[in-house]
Amino acid sequence: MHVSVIGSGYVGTVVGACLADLGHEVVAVDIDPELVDRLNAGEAPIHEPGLQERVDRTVGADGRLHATTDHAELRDTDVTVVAIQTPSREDGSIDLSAVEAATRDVGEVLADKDDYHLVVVKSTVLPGMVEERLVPALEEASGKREGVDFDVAVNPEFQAQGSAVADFLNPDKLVFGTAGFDAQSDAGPSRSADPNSDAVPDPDADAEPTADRALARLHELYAPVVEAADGDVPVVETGRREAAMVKYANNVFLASKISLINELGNVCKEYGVDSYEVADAIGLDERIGSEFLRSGVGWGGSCFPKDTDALRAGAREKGYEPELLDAVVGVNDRQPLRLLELLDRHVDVEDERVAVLGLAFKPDTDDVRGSRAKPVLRGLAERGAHPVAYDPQAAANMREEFPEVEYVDSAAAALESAVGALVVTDWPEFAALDEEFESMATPVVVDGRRIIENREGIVYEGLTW
Ligand SMILES: NC(=O)C1=CN([C@@H]2O[C@H](COP(=O)(O)OP(=O)(O)OC[C@H]3O[C@@H](n4cnc5c(N)ncnc54)[C@H](O)[C@@H]3O)[C@@H](O)[C@H]2O)C=CC1
Ligand SMILES: O=C(O)[C@H]1O[C@H](OP(=O)(O)OP(=O)(O)OC[C@H]2O[C@@H](n3ccc(=O)[nH]c3=O)[C@H](O)[C@@H]2O)[C@H](O)[C@@H](O)[C@@H]1O
Repeated sequence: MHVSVIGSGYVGTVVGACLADLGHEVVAVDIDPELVDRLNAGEAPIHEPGLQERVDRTVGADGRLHATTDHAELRDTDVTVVAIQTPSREDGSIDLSAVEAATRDVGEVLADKDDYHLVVVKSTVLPGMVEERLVPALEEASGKREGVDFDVAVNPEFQAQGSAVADFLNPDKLVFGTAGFDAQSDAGPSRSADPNSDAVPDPDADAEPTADRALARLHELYAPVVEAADGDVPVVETGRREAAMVKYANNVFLASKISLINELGNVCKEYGVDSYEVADAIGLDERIGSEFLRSGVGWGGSCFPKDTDALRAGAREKGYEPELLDAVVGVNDRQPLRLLELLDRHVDVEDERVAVLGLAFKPDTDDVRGSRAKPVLRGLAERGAHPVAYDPQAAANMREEFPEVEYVDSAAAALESAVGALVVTDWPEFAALDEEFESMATPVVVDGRRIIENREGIVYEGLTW
């Protein structure tokens, strides 16, 4: 199958390289010429385990993946996967401008395409936005009609940074939102399809435009993923609005789960209870599950904050006050402040060095978007402290936003002469810290991630235990 992926960022690059590696012919389209050059030179533009080897196998003279800045190349493909950014506006609402512009670019090319095309929206967008904003943009730019000349499906992505390739290749589920189910969604629930079922029609066999045509092509697109996973992937076939909401519900549910365990952890701390023992025990209840129960300084990243904000803003626009979601964000905003308050209980940090261990929003990435280190650094600045920060990968990115902070090359250097240490990211190397604490002026360690072992010689405070 010939596939175009528009947008070669975190999601698009992984999708393109994996699909090419599994046998599709893929063209990656991006407006960033430097990114395109790097990909064509065989360099994965982002760091994800397993990505570079897939780029190595697929980019090159006879390779199945190449990149371009020329949108016209998507004309020779059967499917276009849209993986364009959908960031937050100042007020938290979703900024659709980039993805709308990109769908217009797709539409202009479709104007000259004779045969059927499927546009697959992988970007995270709120329910209704595909039908109300993206389809009109495509129709206007192409002069063609959705449901006749092309179809638009919603197919959210659930990959996490650091495990994006593995997540794409072994998904918990595939969600296919198509127009055919839009009409049916009032009539009944969506169905979970057998991915190997013969019941799905051949998209090219049917001259009449039917919604099943989009579904058939989605199945064809993902057939090698399903096959590589031994057929063991649940496929949810549903309406486009439902598919869009599944993505938000998934992320907001996980963010809420962390905020709930953080709230419980804060209460545990008041009682002198070890919240990690409690979390381990409640996680044994299958209805709760053991994942995402690590309490501490809170959730960050490129998507939990923006998707939670977009859903809250969207709900308000519809006239619904999302009180619980507001509280979920409220708890998350409070955790870094509690980390600082715990430090205040032990030392006055004004004019003193304070070590900040970890700047990335989670380990194994250099990404600082939504990182809890940011409110921590701001809190230290308010207190007139001198933060000395260390992160194995993310210092350069944090420096762009916080140039006044002193960045050092090791945890040991950060701890030297510090009156306190704040642990923000659970980098595994922090677990091995030991005699490095001896060089601190006062060895107060406030751990926001349960990564440091409490030991003799340090004053140890766990944030939620
Ligand atoms: N980052 C992640 O781990 C995940 C992201 N998502 C969602 O996927 C979508 C994409 O996210 P990311 O990959 O992180 O974004 P990103 O910002 O890393 O990549 C977007 C890419 O699109 C390119 N682009 C912008 N306009 C273009 C146009 N008109 N034509 C061609 N290329 C264009 C940009 O140059 C950029 O390389 C978002 O909606 C996000 O919420 C979903 C799951 C995981
Ligand atoms: O939409 C997205 O972009 C992605 O968002 C998250 O992935 P990601 O942000 O890469 O990272 P996570 O591993 O989910 O961690 C998010 C944040 O939660 C924090 N976290 C996670 C788990 C936990 O138990 N406690 C906790 O505080 C992490 O430290 C991190 O700051 C989701 O896990 C992905 O399924 C989703 O596709």
